[in-house]
Amino acid sequence: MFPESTTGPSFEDCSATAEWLLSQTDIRPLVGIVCGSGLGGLAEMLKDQKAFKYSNIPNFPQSTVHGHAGMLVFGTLKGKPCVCMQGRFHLYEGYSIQKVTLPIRIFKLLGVKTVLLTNAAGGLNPDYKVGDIMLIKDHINIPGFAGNNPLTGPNEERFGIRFPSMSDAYDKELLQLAKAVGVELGYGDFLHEGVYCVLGGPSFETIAECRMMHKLGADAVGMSTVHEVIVARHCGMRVLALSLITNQAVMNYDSQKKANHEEVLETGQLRAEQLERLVTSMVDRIEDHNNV
Ligand SMILES: O=P(O)(O)O[C@@H]1C[C@H](O)[C@@H](CO)O1
Ligand SMILES: Nc1nc2[nH]cnc2c(=O)[nH]1
Repeated sequence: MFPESTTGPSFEDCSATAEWLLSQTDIRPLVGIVCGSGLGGLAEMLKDQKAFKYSNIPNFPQSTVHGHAGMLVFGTLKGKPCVCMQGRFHLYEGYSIQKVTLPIRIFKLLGVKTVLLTNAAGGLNPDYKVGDIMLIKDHINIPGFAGNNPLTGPNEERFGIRFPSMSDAYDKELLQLAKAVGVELGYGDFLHEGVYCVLGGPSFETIAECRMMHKLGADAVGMSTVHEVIVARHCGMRVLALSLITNQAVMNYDSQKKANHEEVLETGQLRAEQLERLVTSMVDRIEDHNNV
């Protein structure tokens, strides 16, 4: 038997939530978007909006973090039906990892084929500057090393297999397309492809931890996204994820700098428009098919 804390919301709970949402709107989303800290403006880009407060959606958790509005917005982007989470859930808010990733399973049941995830992250790669965008090509799942994986517990075969691969987590075609679109938009000078490392938060990392993650091959560090990617891949949706480098991780004992959430939100505002353009152009150009 699995303990209650590792079972998470049931397939029936997820279906009930999806059915409730589908009964409230005619939009049948093919693309699901998750907005990172301070990046919720993306949701404003959707046309013909139908928006739901998280508190009004059955079985949905609540957003508790500044910069995460707590609205699920349906609408169209460049004519394509989309659903957008204006605010995500994090482990440090006290939710189980299964609850944190519940909306991704709802996306699947709504008919979403492709998930676009954004986050705010600290730059570990010394070549990265504040305001750069990193297309995520791979991840390091530190909570996962210690057994905190969203697929822990009985496997729900209706979503996916017991042991999904993660070597193909980040869709290569979408990555190529995002690079091409980024260059077309003139973002070449501040666009990278790199490895994202997730930690539990909410404390920012120590200097020794930043040095360790960089040595392990990580280019940026954050507190989200990876759990969502694992769940999205488990149920066969394609994934593109990108980090806005909102601050440089402190790597040097002589530095007076300290990571802080205000800087994260400020950088989000500075780059919001460019990020919105990149995501909108991607939505316009992606083809809708599964990639299991
Ligand atoms: O939701 P994301 O990953 O964008 O949020 C990051 C991680 C923390 O929640 C917060 C720290 O400032 O930003
Ligand atoms: N863990 C972590 N998350 C972030 N989110 C935005 N910046 C950072 C950072 O420096 N560290």
